[in-house]
Amino acid sequence: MAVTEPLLRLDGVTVRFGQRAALDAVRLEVAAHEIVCVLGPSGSGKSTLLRVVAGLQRADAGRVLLSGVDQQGVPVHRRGVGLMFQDHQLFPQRDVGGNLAFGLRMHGVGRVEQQRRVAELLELVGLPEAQRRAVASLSGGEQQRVALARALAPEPRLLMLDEPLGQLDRGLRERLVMELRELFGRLGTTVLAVTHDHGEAFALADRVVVMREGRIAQTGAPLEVWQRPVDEFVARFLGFDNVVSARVSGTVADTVWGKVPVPDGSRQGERRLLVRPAGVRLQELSGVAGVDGLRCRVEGRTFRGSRVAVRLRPQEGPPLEAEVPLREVPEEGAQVAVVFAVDEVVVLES
Ligand SMILES: Nc1ncnc2c1ncn2[C@@H]1O[C@H](COP(=O)(O)OP(=O)(O)OP(=O)(O)O)[C@@H](O)[C@H]1O
Repeated sequence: MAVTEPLLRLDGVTVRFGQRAALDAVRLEVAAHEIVCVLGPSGSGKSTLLRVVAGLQRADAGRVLLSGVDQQGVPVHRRGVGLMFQDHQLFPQRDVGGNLAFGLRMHGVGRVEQQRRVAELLELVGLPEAQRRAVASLSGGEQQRVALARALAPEPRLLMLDEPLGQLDRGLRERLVMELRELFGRLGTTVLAVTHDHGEAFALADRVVVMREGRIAQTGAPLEVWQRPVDEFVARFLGFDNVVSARVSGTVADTVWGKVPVPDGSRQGERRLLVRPAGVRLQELSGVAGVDGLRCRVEGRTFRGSRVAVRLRPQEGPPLEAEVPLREVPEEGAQVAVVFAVDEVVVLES
């Protein structure tokens, strides 16, 4: 039995605050060594999910199981979970080593062993020289690493991170996310993390969970969710706004933007349709009559590194965003014709 049992299982967990369900009959399994990132808009229940697993929040219904054991009545410190929250609450009056040793002492680790573990943990998070440094003298990123080392110190079977890199600047976050993934992989740590940042979730996770109003809207491998958002909510949450009503028949959809090709096997009938910006292809008009495609006016351009998000206004229907390589960017105000690439078209499920 122990072989097939996931490390964490939420079995219909509901948490209510007054009339409102912050979690609504949530079912979720996390396998040992898996890194799962929970995404969702503010108020969708992400933190409540972590809190109920940690034992900081009581469930009104359902069960939380760790390695198959119901955690009802098990206090926080006996669950074997590590927590790292955004305001990482290091003890400012202790030095780095003192911060790490504290948790170990609480777990009854002897003094010599504490020293060994502290050195090992600092090595692990890339701060081998930091043991005697005052917490206040560390940069934001260094403090984050110390907080991580502290959460890892008691060797939790499940590490839970709530916006672990929330306050750091983007460059540092991107670097740390890669380091974290590598570190967790090496240690075989099982991780349940909450983040606002899609990029962070997609870089860190083996699997993402998108929440909406206390329920799981979609779960899957990052690429799968990115490529095939199930519905308009998930699509828009991921930042895809080219969504339109369509009547799908065979491999063609009729929309206000004209006919759009859809992949073989797409759901048929009245649907919502997503065209990812990479699938909105601009054609040269160059004054020649007879160019096919949807006529649009270029309304705006946002530079994103080597690619540009071009905002287009068709004669009819909602605006469109196209993703265009730098050297193909049209002028603002230009007239262009748009065709759609089938690979980037998704017929949404609901
Ligand atoms: N202690 C509480 N008392 C009353 N309502 C609460 C409490 N904690 C959370 N809530 C409500 O439960 C819902 C879910 O909150 P939660 O903090 O889990 O969301 P979240 O997805 O983590 O949001 P954010 O991204 O803003 O941190 C929200 O509507 C919130 O207002």
